[in-house]
Amino acid sequence: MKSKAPIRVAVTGAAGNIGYALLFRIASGQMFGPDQPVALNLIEIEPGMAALKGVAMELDDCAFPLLTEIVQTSDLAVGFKDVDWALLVGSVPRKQGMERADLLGINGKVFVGQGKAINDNAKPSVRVVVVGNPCNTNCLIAMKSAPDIPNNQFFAMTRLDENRAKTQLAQKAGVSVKEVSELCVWGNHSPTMFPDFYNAKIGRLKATDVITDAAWLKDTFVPVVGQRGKAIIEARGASSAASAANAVVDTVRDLCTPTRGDFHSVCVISNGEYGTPAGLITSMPIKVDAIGKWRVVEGIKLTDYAKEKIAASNQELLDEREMAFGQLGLSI
Ligand SMILES: NC(=O)c1ccc[n+]([C@@H]2O[C@H](COP(=O)([O-])OP(=O)(O)OC[C@H]3O[C@@H](n4cnc5c(N)ncnc54)[C@H](O)[C@@H]3O)[C@@H](O)[C@H]2O)c1
Ligand SMILES: O=C(O)C[C@H](O)C(=O)O
Repeated sequence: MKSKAPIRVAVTGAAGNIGYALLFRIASGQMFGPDQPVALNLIEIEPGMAALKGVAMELDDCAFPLLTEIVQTSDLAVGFKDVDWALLVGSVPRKQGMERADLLGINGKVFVGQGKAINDNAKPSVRVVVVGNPCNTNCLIAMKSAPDIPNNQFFAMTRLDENRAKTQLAQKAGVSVKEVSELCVWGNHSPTMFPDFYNAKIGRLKATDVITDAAWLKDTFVPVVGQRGKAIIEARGASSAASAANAVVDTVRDLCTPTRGDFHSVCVISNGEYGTPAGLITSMPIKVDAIGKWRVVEGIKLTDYAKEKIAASNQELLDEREMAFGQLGLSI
């Protein structure tokens, strides 16, 4: 049987912590499936190139049958040449005492250059997933800097937040995490995100019928999910890496696969769905149809409390956009 053409994937920050947890999973077939060859374009800044060489040597030493080529570069035009996917991980992570928004000024300009390089070099069908924080606004900056690539090909990551939220509910209810479904994390990947426990299910029941402690849901669950990244930084002394890489694999795999059953949280371009401000990259529930086209799930009933929380998170995104676009001289 003729083997498939490789999917070419660019990963920025490839020698970083998330990169190290991610690349081996892509090359082993966990992202695109066990019969899909992949080529990896590994992008680093100059000071990261020596470490990147070591990572590439380790990829070689795994003898992955699906890995057809490794490109190592700090040149964005080379790195994004003809890629099908651009996973934008590389950027400075926050340290103890910082909020993700503190990274706006540091990381924002990086995404202008990367957006332009994607626009000029990637396949027109390229799909871009932004992980580097603040990921929603960085994604918006990259999208604005890539005017030839359709807006609906840009995504930022809240799957880690969804996975975290599902585990918190499962542990509270004393059930397996696979019992928890339909849990959308809305808004910004920041402490203002809203994990919508009202619409979540545990088995066939509403989560709120299984976990009847409303105070725990509002006052413990919501902040624990929103502050989980900070808690990991405090515990590990470094930001989440393996769980973040796992969420990248989940995000891309589920964007490539027609959805059967549960929807998932992805930050996408808003067209005003559920009252979200059009033009922002904000997290919503996504399903993928049989021909691979994603859409926002319709018909979810939001409580007044949920609407208030989601509006606050989206207001934070509007503020981030104003600040970042002002600094970078971008127009809305
Ligand atoms: N969205 C999420 O859920 C989520 C989760 C975890 C981490 N993050 C974010 O992911 C980013 C990376 O985290 P990490 O732990 O891998 O950090 P890290 O510091 O370990 O690695 C970052 C790597 O990126 C490289 N880099 C920096 N600027 C670059 C550029 N302009 N082009 C290419 N490479 C560049 C660095 O040399 C480094 O190797 C951080 O911004 C972090 O906050 C997001
Ligand atoms: O919180 C961070 O700064 C890292 C990441 O966004 C996370 O959620 O773990």
